Amino acid sequence: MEIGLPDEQGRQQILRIHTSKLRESECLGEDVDLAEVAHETKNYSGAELEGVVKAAVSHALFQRMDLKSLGQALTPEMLRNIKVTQQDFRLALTEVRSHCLQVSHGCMSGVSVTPLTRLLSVHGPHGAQVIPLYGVDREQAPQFFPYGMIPYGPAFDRVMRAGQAVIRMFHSTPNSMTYSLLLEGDHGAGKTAIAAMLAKESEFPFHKIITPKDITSRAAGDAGKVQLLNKWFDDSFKSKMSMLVLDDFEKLIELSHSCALTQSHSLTIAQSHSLAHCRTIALAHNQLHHYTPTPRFSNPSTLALAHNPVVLSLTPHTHSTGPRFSNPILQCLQAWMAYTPQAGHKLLIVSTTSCYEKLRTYEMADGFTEVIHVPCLASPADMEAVLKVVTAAMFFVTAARDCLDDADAHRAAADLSSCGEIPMKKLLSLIQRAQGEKSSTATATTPIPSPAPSPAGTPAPCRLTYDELMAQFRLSRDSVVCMPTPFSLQRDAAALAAQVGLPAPAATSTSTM
Ligand SMILES: Nc1ncnc2c1ncn2[C@@H]1O[C@H](COP(=O)(O)OP(=O)(O)OP(=O)(O)O)[C@@H](O)[C@H]1O
Repeated sequence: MEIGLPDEQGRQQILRIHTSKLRESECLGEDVDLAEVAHETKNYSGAELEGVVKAAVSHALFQRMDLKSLGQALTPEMLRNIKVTQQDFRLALTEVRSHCLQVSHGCMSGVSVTPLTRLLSVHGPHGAQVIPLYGVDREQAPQFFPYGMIPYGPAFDRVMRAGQAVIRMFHSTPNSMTYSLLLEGDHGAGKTAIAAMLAKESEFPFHKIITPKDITSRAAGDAGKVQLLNKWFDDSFKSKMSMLVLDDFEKLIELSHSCALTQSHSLTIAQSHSLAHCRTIALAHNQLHHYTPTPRFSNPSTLALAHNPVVLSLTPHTHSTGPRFSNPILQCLQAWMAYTPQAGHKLLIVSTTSCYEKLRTYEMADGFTEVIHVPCLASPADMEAVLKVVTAAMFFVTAARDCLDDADAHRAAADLSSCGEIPMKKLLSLIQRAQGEKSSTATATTPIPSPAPSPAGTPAPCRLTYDELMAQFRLSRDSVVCMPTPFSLQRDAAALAAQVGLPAPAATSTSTM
């Protein structure tokens, strides 16, 4: 029979038991609030709570003990001078992870000269944070939004509200359930950041963000990966309310779509058309940016079109071999999405994808309860909000000189939005690049001005300007090569050009923004 993790009241009782000796020997500070500690230790097991008490004691010893007495047995007099306070408990729960020891899971060292040295050997010189095996790693979610979350506008609010409504439902319903949300949108739109934000906000006793790298770095082969996923799902059900974020669903299931070119394509062109035709077409296009299937080549109207370089844009002649994916992993995830947990247990699965259409086509998205679209930044107001906040937050050390001023942010947002939607990631990288460029130029020419904020009202000496940001935008736009199937198009264009006696074509630059 499996004994579940203690609830808040149970944790308080366990803490009371483990602190009873301290209380009896008057070593427990009056400010110690075990109810608060119990509230902060969601999903801690009994052994882990014992570890928290020990870690708090070790903090108190370090803070208040004369280090000369290290190695000696603790006398009642020494103990009387040491009181474990609420601050020691807080430190035990929040200290940096690098000093973490999972006290309850076999890390107890055998060194035990005296009670004091044993404590020190267990908790290290700075004490230790006790991370519950089935609890929340509070540092994980914020890693996915390093500049903080920018609620840039109504589009963002709509997505967050939809997610928050599900979380509220979880808090209010007593029914057990598994609910799966799919956040879909373009690459870099901010899906993972939103999923991580929802996990952080949820206040669920257990949440975990699983990325494809987490799996590939820990398991090999379908069987190993399925086993790992099953373990994480099992862990999540140790808690009454849990959330698992499955980032990049299509990568988790290893989805790829392979297209094979028809083998004799370029030969067919050469054989069925005169060299003059090929040359005309090649010249008209300058670069053979798009692939031309044989049947349309032999059509006179296609040839006429060929003289207009703008119009001719034909589908690559490919032979699709269909989707490839890991069926065992997909089956595993779909089975968990359909799983009804034992009474009182609830699991929220939030997944992200930038390949929703493919998942839908192959009926891989059917298992999700709800799909929410995460849009790219589209309106000038949204972009302006991001430009203003990010330039300030990203470079907080030198905020005054690195921000775009309001007028520049407004102008840049208007111009960027007129070129179409931009994924959040792209806009952030533009700002970063512009800033990087500015810093390197400043370092090369003049010393960087003092980061001290300029007096209110006067323009900062070295602000990021509209021109600098837009220069990066143009650079990124012009250097992006849009090649739907890069290798095949490039190779075949080169092959055709060689056959018609032209130099190999250069790749075409096309805006993707
Ligand atoms: N609202 C936001 N506020 C601040 N930063 C954000 C916001 N949304 C996204 N970001 C940042 O933008 C970058 C890209 O976001 P994220 O990785 O979540 O995109 P994604 O849609 O999951 O991308 P992909 O499809 O490539 O996995 C990250 O650095 C993230 O921190």
